[in-house]
Amino acid sequence: MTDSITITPSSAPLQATVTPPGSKSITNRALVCAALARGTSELTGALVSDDTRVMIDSLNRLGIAVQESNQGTTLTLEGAGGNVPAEAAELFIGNSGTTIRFLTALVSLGRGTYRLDGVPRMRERPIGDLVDALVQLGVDATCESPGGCPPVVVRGTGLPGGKATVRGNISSQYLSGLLMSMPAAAGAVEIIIDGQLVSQPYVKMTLEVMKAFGVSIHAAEDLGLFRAPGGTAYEARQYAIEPDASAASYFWAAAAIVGGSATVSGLSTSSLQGDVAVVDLLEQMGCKVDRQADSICVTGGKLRGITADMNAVSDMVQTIAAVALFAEGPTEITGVAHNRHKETDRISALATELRKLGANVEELEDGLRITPQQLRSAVIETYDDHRMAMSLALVGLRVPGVEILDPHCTAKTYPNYFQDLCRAAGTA
Ligand SMILES: O=C(O)C1=C[C@@H](OP(=O)(O)O)[C@@H](O)[C@H](O)C1
Ligand SMILES: C=C(OP(=O)(O)O)C(=O)O
Repeated sequence: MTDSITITPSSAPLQATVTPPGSKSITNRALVCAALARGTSELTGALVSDDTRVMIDSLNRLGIAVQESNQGTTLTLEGAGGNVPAEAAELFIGNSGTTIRFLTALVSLGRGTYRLDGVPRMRERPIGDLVDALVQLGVDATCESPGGCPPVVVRGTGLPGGKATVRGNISSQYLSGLLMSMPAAAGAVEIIIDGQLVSQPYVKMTLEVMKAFGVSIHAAEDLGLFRAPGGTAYEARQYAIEPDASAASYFWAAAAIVGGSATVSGLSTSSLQGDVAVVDLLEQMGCKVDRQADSICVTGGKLRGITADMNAVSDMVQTIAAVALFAEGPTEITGVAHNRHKETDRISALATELRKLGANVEELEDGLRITPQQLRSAVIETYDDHRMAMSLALVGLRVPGVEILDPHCTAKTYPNYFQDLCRAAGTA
């Protein structure tokens, strides 16, 4: 692919039916649970992307071989029953938050020295709260970059167990990592959340995927406390992965922006993925939403600005921001200070790029206030952030001349995004 792509505006209302690739979050959880299981699991509908590649390569290096078939969408692996076969490993995890957080916890079950590192941006994404929690559970773990950032080194002698307090205001992935590995600890583990817990639907997803692999742990209803007895292995199984709801959001938003409708198959309101709630926000903005048992269709309507606390669905901020440019009245998004620690500082990056497109944007500490104005073409920086590229490309479906730089950054979760978007928009 070239270093930039100029989006062709859509000349007619959308009439798209799309099945996005498999969920990143479910693929990487299912891989971890299968890796810790006794027996052979087969995962179908898996995502093939940078974030799942680094998870698969790392599991291979840890001595848990993952076989790939059906162009990588079927993954077969024999779990190690809660052990880590390799006694030493250097893991390169790119810029995958799920992979580094889940595997830092997983390697603490091993007996050996494991080092986890990634791209320069990953060395700026904090993981100290997770490392602190592991230390409280008796693990020798350290961060090598200032501010509690990777590389992480774990010198494992098995995860002893005990009580740990973990902060949840930067990322829920620390807790998800602990939850998936703690059943295999030598002794009982109790985790207490200190303060606010962001991105809560992802923690519920973790508990559901664990349950699907045969492990139910005690979780307080307010997600403030978790307990597992230790010494438990997951059960291997066949497991079907849902399409990615965050990826689906771009097609629903395209219908909101261009008009017409986008149906996403394979998702429903009972999805494990909290991001399906983006359709509720689109509905508040004036779209019509048809929720079926195996699909959700969004039809565009006259758009109005909204006020939304998006703490639980923070990956959807860029999607809603793109739609907000076409609405009547301002849109205020709050509750997403944690978006400053993702692939880039997503609050500051969005403010910069939305202003280039003509919007009036006030940057808040924990969000943005977007006041739409006359839109204009712009060359959009993507900050090596797939969601900057995928969301702001949607603006180009209405505004001629929107050029997206470094479009291949979508490979993090959606390598064929631009082909699928052009097809859906009828501009292929
Ligand atoms: O657990 C997960 O699968 C994820 C949790 C969220 O991160 P935070 O918990 O850091 O907000 C989300 O942004 C990320 O894309 C995937
Ligand atoms: C924040 C994201 O990813 P991660 O934290 O898993 O790197 C994302 O996919 O938007």
